[in-house]
Amino acid sequence: MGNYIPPSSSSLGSYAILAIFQSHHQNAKVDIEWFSSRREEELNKKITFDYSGATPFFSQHELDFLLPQIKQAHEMIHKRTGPGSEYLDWVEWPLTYDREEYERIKQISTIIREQADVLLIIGVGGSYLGARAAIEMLCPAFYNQLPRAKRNGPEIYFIGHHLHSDYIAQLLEIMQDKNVYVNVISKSGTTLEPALSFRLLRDFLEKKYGREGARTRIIATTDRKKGALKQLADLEGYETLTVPDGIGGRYSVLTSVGLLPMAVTGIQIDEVMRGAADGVELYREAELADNSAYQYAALRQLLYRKGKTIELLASYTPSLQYVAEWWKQLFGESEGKDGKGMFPASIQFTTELHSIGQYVQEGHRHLIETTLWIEESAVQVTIPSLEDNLDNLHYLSGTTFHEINEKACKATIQAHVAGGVPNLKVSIPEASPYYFGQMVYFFQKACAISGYMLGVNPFDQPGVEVYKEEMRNLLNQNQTIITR
Ligand SMILES: O=P(O)(O)OC[C@H]1O[C@](O)(CO)[C@@H](O)[C@@H]1O
Repeated sequence: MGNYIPPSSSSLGSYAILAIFQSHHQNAKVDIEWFSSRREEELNKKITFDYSGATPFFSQHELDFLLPQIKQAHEMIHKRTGPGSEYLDWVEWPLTYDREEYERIKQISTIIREQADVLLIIGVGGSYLGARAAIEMLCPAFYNQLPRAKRNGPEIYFIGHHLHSDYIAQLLEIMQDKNVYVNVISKSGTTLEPALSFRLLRDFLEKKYGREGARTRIIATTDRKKGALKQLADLEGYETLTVPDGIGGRYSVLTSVGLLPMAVTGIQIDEVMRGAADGVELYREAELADNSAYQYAALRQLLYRKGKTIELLASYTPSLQYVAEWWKQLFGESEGKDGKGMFPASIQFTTELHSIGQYVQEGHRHLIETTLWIEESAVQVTIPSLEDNLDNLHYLSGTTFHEINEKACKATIQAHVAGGVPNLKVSIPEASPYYFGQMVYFFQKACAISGYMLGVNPFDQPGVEVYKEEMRNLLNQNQTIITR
């Protein structure tokens, strides 16, 4: 698979590695040629945005009217003049990230890959969705079930993103005989779900390995200076990684928050960052015509203003399920405020064409569909030719599943557009770390532009505090009852 490097194979993942190949391999010239043609291909084959499925729903002059707003949103980001501008460090981050910390991520991930049977990732929202999105998109589908020799790292499990006791108990149960490492990720250090899970896991690790053994198996990714987790980590002497001050949780996937878990599974983080760095340049242009991320932002805003209040992110591969979850948080927390914002939802095709597809085709017309399509599949599975034709499917013999999926995507877009659902299509050339990085940046930039065009602060989430406050009140009442 292009994205996932099995333990025994080598790959030209970065310029640095290329240099090593140049000096050590007789056939370096071939490698250089391979790399430059790969680079050329990448620069030609970028993520594409196609809005032909939306053009029946608006006139050109409506888009033209938005041009000044797009320019203004662009300046608010690049000159840092908009609300929430203290959280704009993600804009240049793929170029400016802390190299020292990045090297530590690689060192820590190497230790975990060598020592651990299992890495538990504790976090919620932006503190786990990006890592999970990358792992599900880029690692083999049944990663945890693969024999160790075929995996490039330990098994990975997520915890701290809900409060369901059966899941927690059953996860601890399968940890009993394994060598367990924990990466606890929380920017604030006070979010209840991950904090409670970490309390449980600390207890589990200390009982299993003693306090010292537990200490060497915990990596805390948190604020540089403040918060309960930071204090605890300093006190116990845990290895710590940083969530940068100027980057909010839902924009943090390209920091240690996402990169350590990715690196532990063998995903080439150099490639992720290279893709994101290309994204910075590709989506830096102020002109709408030259910037597909801005086109996506502008089109969603235009359609929202015409009554399309729900956006469905539709994918045709199960491995994008958590990309959709990450995207939902990105757009939902950024735009859903002040009584405004499109509701971001996700839909899994072709599966849901046989359930909720009915609604999309003929239900209330407040939907837009954004198709997230991966152009190449890593493995080809061909429909076999059988002697009998009892299923009447002989006409498809020799066709690949990917080819049929492509037809399904095309047919669905045509049907839904005809049914009154505007379609926007984001195509990713392949499911590789490079394009994962570029895709993350595409959506982050589009989200910030779209949020400013909507007239909200895309970098705060005051609404989330309301639930937290109610929860604190209830738990404190509970404490009073218990202590009485
Ligand atoms: O990293 P933290 O501070 O635990 O926050 C996790 C998530 O919780 C939220 O604050 C919402 O509760 C998100 O914005 C954030 O991504």
